[in-house]
Amino acid sequence: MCPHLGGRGLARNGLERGETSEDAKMDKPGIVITGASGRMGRMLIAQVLDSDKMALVGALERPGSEWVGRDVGELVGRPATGVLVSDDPVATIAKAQAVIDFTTPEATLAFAELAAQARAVHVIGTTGFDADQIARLKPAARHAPIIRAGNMSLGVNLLTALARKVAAALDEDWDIEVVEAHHRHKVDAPSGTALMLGAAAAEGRGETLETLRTPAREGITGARTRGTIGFSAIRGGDVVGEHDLIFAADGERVVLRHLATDRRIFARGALKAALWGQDKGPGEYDMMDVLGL
Ligand SMILES: NC(=O)C1=CN([C@@H]2O[C@H](COP(=O)(O)OP(=O)(O)OC[C@H]3O[C@@H](n4cnc5c(N)ncnc54)[C@H](O)[C@@H]3O)[C@@H](O)[C@H]2O)C=CC1
Ligand SMILES: O=C(O)C1=N[C@H](C(=O)O)C[C@H](O)C1
Repeated sequence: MCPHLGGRGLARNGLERGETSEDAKMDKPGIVITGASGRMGRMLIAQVLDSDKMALVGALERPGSEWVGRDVGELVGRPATGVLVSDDPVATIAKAQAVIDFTTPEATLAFAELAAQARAVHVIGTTGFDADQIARLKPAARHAPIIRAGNMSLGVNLLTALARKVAAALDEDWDIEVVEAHHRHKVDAPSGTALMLGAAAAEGRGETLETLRTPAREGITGARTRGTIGFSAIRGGDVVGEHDLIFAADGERVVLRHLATDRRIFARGALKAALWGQDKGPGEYDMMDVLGL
């Protein structure tokens, strides 16, 4: 099936009086936001509403959410838009040219199937997937583009490119550790970003993270195994996201650091990915592809 047809049409923000969503699809790519009332969902809705390059055509929440049936404008402290939060992913995603999804791994797997059926670009910000769940995204990517990244910000993706280079330049006398901090509500660890940085460092050494990753430490762990990559996670307060990739040798340390202070950076990246994906064929992509890094 041709990826350039199907769901990839055009739409406009909100509906004009007497206009159907089909009429509105003439101008800009139509975006569906999942996890609409979440921390990221609200950021994304606000940015799509503010964009003149895309139109919000749907918003999804889990069944039972108090937000189902309410206007998305209310979610972001704005006037009514005509777009209501829905708990019907089948009908909502059928209208999309792109689905921007920051929810949970199981919800994302279900959305991936529907986005593939609609031939819509699926931008996945969700983290916390296990290897089996990542493998289960593959069938959907045969029908439409999936753009997935543990961190959608420009800064972290630049740092990831740098991590690969630094790891390639430093030998195993330099121990690699990733330390990350996030707000008290975060449910997965290590963070998606920590895993991105760890994977890039492993690649720089010509290995995979699966091979080099050391299990979380607790109790009498024994001394560090040379060449491994370790992860530590801090959870507390309202920390948006902080990551240190540490290269530690005898007598010196190199620390690559990213500090996020505003979730808008992630939403900005996700919108960019949704637009970038519009003329791409089926397959799995990441933010490094979007940013050309
Ligand atoms: N890749 C990136 O740049 C970033 C990724 N994230 C990731 O995004 C995810 C969400 O983060 P937050 O917004 O902070 O979490 P959150 O808990 O505030 O929001 C998640 C939302 O998804 C909704 N949801 C759950 N199941 C659903 C379903 N079946 N259908 C529709 N909605 C459903 C929840 O009700 C909730 O409103 C996490 O995995 C987080 O790690 C967060 C920030 C940046
Ligand atoms: O859950 C979050 O908040 C964040 N999650 C992503 C991750 O797991 O790395 C990105 C960012 O750090 C915020």
